[in-house]
Amino acid sequence: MTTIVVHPQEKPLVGSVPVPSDKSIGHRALLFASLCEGTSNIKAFSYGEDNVSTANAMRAMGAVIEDVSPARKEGQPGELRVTGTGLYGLKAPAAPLDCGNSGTTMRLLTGILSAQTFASTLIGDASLSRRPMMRVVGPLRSRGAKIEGKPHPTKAGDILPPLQVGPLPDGTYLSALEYESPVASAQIKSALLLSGLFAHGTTYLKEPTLSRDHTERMMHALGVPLRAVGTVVELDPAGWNGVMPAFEIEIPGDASAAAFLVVAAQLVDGSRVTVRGVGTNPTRTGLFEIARLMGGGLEIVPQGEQAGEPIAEINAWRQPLRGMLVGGEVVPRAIDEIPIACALAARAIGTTTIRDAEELRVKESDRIATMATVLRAFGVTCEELPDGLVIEGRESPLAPATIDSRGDHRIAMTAAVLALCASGPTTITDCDCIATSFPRFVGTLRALGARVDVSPSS
Ligand SMILES: O=C(O)C1=C[C@@H](OP(=O)(O)O)[C@@H](O)[C@H](O)C1
Ligand SMILES: C=C(OP(=O)(O)O)C(=O)O
Repeated sequence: MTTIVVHPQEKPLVGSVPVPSDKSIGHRALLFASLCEGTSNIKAFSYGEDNVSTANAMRAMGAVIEDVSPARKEGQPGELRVTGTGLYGLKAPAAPLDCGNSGTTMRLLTGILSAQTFASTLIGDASLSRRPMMRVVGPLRSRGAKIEGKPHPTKAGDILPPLQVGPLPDGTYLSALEYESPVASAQIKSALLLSGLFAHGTTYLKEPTLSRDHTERMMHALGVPLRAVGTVVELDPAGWNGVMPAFEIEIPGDASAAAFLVVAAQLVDGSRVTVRGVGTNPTRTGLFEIARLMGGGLEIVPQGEQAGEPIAEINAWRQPLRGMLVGGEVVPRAIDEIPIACALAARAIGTTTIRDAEELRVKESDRIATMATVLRAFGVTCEELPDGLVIEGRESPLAPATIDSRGDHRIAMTAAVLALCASGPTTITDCDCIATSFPRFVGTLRALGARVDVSPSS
């Protein structure tokens, strides 16, 4: 297991760096390219492990996915050529599909697999095997899908992986679905929309506030008969020929990865960091808005569109931060960035209260409980709420800490950023997980001037 040691940052972080391509868009590019007719090209594929899990699953069902980049080096992005099976051409996988650590892979695949006339099994690592699946299984069952899982030990009625999906009897189809989701979740929305591609009848969905809309954008670009208005989306396949054409995509940079660098710049005096080519879809920019509202130095310079998504260069620098209330509709737009928002709060003047974030309890770790432990280890006073945290900002240097990431990439990277403000070296254990979303995280921090040691895996 890799351990990293982050040293106190005695000089400003300075530089202009790229980030890996967007993990959410990467999953969707792979899924859609695999279901398209013909050969698609996916440029700037990140090789983050979560995306690799999706690629392996689609390969196991007949998609041909090859890296065609000239002489790609380990850890570098690649260019993929994907020959799809067409919507109705997937074949039964010979073995369980391993989704690794990736909730998005498992939930989106469940949507696709629930409409197939072959049976499949979805498995995941220890963390994914603790994550609730009824949120997608319930509405999919109500449209006729057959899905079984392991009973949840504490949440009656919920189920955990492994999931046994299908088969749908030959000649039968998923039916129409009208579903109002109790949570703003792009995984639920996307799983149901993907199942809707195969259904006989309309898929009508509503969510409480808008979650990331990459699936809708990509479906729209591929000619899927979909209408999205605010928090309502409707897919009516009547009269559609079910053909999605092959496409070319260059995946924009991941705003969720950029968030760690933007916050690092906010925490270290004199810093000036530029992150290039970042996707700035408004359903993903919650953290940048929070940083700005806290007083942070931040500038988003639009650079047009890539793959139907806005992209920008982000400049970030340190300015005094003040505590604030974070809650409501911004939370789903910053859902994976709440841990790093806690790092901003830890260095802001006054109290920051985070509410409406109960979803964090069912991510790769219970991110509310884990962040409370991390903040306390750095000497930051905080209180855990059922749906968030109350954090007292601390101006004096943080206490050097020893942190167990609990196998959660967002926690490991948040701890590394907080460690820049500590009075001595901080040790973070169980850091292999960083590769699920940001394989070159340590190299990128070093490029900005941070001192980070990596001890080899044992
Ligand atoms: O659809 C997606 O790509 C994702 C949706 C979010 O999950 P929820 O839909 O569970 O909020 C997010 O936390 C995850 O990292 C990626
Ligand atoms: C929650 C995350 O991903 P997933 O749900 O796909 O595991 C994340 O990347 O922070």
